[in-house]
Amino acid sequence: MSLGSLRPDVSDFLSPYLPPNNDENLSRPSVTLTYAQSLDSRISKGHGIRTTISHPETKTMTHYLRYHHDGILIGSGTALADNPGLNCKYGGPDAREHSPRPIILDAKQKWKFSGSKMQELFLSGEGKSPIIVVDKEPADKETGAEYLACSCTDLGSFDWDKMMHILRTRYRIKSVMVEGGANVINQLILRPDLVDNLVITIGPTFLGRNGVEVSPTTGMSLCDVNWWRGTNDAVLAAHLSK
Ligand SMILES: NC(=O)C1=CN([C@@H]2O[C@H](COP(=O)(O)OP(=O)(O)OC[C@H]3O[C@@H](n4cnc5c(N)ncnc54)[C@H](OP(=O)(O)O)[C@@H]3O)[C@@H](O)[C@H]2O)C=CC1
Ligand SMILES: Nc1nc(O)c(N)c(N[C@@H]2O[C@H](COP(=O)(O)O)[C@@H](O)[C@H]2O)n1
Repeated sequence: MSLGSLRPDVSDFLSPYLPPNNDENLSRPSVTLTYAQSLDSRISKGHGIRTTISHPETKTMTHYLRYHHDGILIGSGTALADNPGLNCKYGGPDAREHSPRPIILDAKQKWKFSGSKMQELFLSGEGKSPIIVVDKEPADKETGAEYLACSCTDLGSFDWDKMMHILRTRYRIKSVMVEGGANVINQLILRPDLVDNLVITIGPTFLGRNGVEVSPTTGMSLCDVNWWRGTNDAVLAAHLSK
């Protein structure tokens, strides 16, 4: 996919919701939760189906966000369904340098770096190598990938704070954007202590009951809400209420 140019008002709109430039917080990175959803709160047509929701101009906005983050986190469900690149295509000659480091939550090691789009981009110098978050360090490690062992047999009790702390201290990742999927979003949307910024694209489509739904187990209200209107999509930027 080649990107369109960034709409001129987007950088002003997003600036209050970007990670700080000189964040020396050592306990964890700044975290942005960002994804695209349909009007019926679905992020894909069904499990395992890569689905385009964003208009090209809001996809460019996503790459602008990637440009401003050190890491990009997804769950294994997304890695397996989408075979995503997760690199940055915004910024012309600076894009490569600004590609975030992929972080894949893959407790049971279902996803393979080998043969993936991420590996292709890494080998061509257009993307970074991934950090794979696993339950236990594997005996057979894939070349080019790094492993972060973080006990995650029970996702309900996963220690997000510990993982974020390791990303900040061991890998020097100061900012992480979380793109999904639903399992990961539904966990983090209930963590105002961990999520600093929320940027949600809403596309003018219904994906139906078979779609992968974002709906956390309890309610959560937002504050500092702002909206941007594009050609087709609306984008909500906000903070989770503490
Ligand atoms: N429209 C959009 O913006 C986006 C859409 N998507 C879509 O979302 C769908 C995938 O969503 P979904 O199926 O919910 O999958 P997820 O990407 O949320 O991945 C879920 C898996 O990630 C692992 N995982 C999640 N949380 C943790 C944790 N705390 N600790 C360790 N491992 C964890 C688990 O793997 P394990 O089972 O191995 O333990 C879990 O089964 C795809 O269809 C994709 O296209 C995804 C991103 C953005
Ligand atoms: N912003 C946005 N809009 C959509 O419509 C989407 N489906 C997604 N999906 C996310 O982007 C990843 C794909 O990234 P690459 O283009 O391959 O780099 C996908 O895995 C989701 O995380 N995002």
